Amino acid sequence: MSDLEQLRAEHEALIQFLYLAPVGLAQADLDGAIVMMNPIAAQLLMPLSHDGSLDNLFTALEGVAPELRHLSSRFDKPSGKICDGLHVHLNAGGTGKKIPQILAITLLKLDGRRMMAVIDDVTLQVRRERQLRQNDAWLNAILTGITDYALVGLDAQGAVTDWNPSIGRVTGFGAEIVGRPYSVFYPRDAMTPERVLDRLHDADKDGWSLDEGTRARADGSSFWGSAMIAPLPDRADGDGRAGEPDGPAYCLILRDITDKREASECRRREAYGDYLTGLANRRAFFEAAEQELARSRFVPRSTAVIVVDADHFKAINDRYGHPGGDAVLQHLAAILAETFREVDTVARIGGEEFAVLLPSTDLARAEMVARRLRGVVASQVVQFDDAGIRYTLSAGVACLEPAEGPDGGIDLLLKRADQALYAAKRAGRNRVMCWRPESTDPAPPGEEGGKNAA
Ligand SMILES: Nc1nc2c(ncn2[C@@H]2O[C@H](COP(=O)(O)OP(=O)(O)OP(=O)(O)O)[C@@H](O)[C@H]2O)c(=O)[nH]1
Repeated sequence: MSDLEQLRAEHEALIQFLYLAPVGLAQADLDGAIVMMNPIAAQLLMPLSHDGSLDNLFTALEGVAPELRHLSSRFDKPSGKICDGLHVHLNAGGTGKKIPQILAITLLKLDGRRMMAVIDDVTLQVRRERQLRQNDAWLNAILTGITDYALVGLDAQGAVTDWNPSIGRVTGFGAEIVGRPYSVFYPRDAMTPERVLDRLHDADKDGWSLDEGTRARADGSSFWGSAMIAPLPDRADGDGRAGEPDGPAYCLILRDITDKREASECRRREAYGDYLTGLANRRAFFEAAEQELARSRFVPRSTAVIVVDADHFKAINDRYGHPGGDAVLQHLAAILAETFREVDTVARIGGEEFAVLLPSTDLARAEMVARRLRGVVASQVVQFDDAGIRYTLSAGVACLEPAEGPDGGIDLLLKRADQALYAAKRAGRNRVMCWRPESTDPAPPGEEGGKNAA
């Protein structure tokens, strides 16, 4: 075989490998322009394309993984892994699947001109891993030296049934907490009455329910704790005679694990944090939404979403440079974090797009908070270098009412909020608009200032 034939055969084999590989492979130049890709890559990336074309990897993934372009431009080695198995959450509806699809993306810089993207659908694998992680947490809760724990009895509604010294030792609360819901051990705004019941349902369904986070003591101070709830085998039936409190139906084990906080926060930040703003990332948002809507099957309630988008953000980038734009995003993120409750999930879900999930919240309340947020942002100035940057935001608000059931899922909710946001942009920006079922167009803007109101 001549050298040329040899080369052709090798090239043929390479093309075949590319086409038959069980994962998506896309070769691109360093600006993301796609040179070639195999059918799986096309199939996985096509739902992300806005106009049916797939020319650029970064553009295709901008809405769901804005950090890719950033990671790639910052990668200064001649070759190597730019990112390894980065999880990207897609909306469920776009793909026709019932659960949000998750892609794992590995970007390899091949040389000074080319890179290769390896794209895999890891939706089911991630679900299984999540289940395993929960099992691990449960085992840890049992096996690690339990020295400082409070043992709390709860009735069928989650109210504390009695007091014992372990409760006093860990939380400082006295017998006055008997009859109060166990959310008394959580910071204000970290629980809703519906969520109190959710945990009990989870415990019934899975045999236990465990969460980790900030807990409150009687004196107002806080600690990092885990709270495991398990149903009791000989549980009370919840219909105690008048005047007599029910006996415990669940057992809550509250542990002070302050010394483990750093490790567990760090793990969480890595997987669920947005690298630029420190808020939750897209993945965290979709997981929280999926969980909230699944739970609202048991305890029906309204769930609201607010989608927030900085106005004329491209112009801010153009005028102050990308770092100036980043400073604005960080400023907006800080205001968002201050505005919402601990029980809400505040996330950056795209480049300059943020979303907030508000459990147990109706449209009127979500609208009120969004309007407050708009006002705060419009009144502030971001200091960047020697400049003061003013900016505004537009917001779209939508709600799933209990009567609708959770079936439309987070996709429907986000779609409604996006439509309202789009209408707010069209109406001149710097305003809040709500999606309402009676009209295809969201409601008029109310008292908001127009485009130029500060
Ligand atoms: N600084 C910075 N810019 C980003 C980031 N992610 C996306 N962008 C930029 O955000 C801009 C979004 O602009 P557009 O979607 O055109 O919207 P806009 O200019 O805000 O206009 P309206 O939304 O219609 O008010 C683009 O220029 C993106 O490059 C980021 O992480 N940092």
